[in-house]
Amino acid sequence: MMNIKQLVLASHNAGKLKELQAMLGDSVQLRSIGEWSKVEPEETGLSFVENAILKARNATRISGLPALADDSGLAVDFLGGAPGIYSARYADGKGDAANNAKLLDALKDVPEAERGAQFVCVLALVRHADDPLPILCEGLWHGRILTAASGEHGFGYDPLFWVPERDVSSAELSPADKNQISHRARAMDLLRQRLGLK
Ligand SMILES: O=P(O)(O)OP(=O)(O)OP(=O)(O)OC[C@H]1O[C@@H](n2cnc3c(O)ncnc32)[C@H](O)[C@@H]1O
Ligand SMILES: [Mg+2]
Repeated sequence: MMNIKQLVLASHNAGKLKELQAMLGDSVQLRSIGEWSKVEPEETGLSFVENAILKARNATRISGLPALADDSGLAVDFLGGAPGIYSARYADGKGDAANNAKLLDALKDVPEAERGAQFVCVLALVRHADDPLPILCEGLWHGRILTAASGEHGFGYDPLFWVPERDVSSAELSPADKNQISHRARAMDLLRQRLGLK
């Protein structure tokens, strides 16, 4: 068990920061690595785990604080798990709207039963840059890809992700509701257990 009051979040994604801070509550303050550096490390790993560790090590090296990283993405069954670890770069770095448009196009004419997908989240926590034992927690969230975008909340692929538990898109969930049931919520639940925060 660790007593951590401050963590640097190894992410430049404001949506993740908001969600993760809400899940952690007041007991741990998350500070964005953006306070130290605008440079994003290249995500060269072949897995969510490798990329999460790589981002966390980079952030702790720069900040001197213990670091939490979130590597996440959307794995679509019909696409053999793509875009997966390449979710952020799916439309060659043109951003969320372009990613979503490309995904809709890739699934054009694919029937509902074959539109299954899961959001994946791996959280990695390292205490220092050479930490030989990063804490790793993962969460999955099963759903389906809609045929058109819907909803204004969340970020990224949320408007395209249909949530079976609620029969709405994940961008139609309130932030509080998404933070109870998402891939990130599941991973964070495990992390809080590991840190003795619950
Ligand atoms: O690497 P950092 O700086 O943390 O920020 P990023 O946005 O590049 O994050 P990833 O490399 O982990 O890529 C995650 C991709 O998956 C998407 N994604 C992850 N979690 C999501 C969620 O809860 N809702 C919608 N899209 C999500 C996100 O929009 C990105 O396209
Ligand atoms: Mg990234």
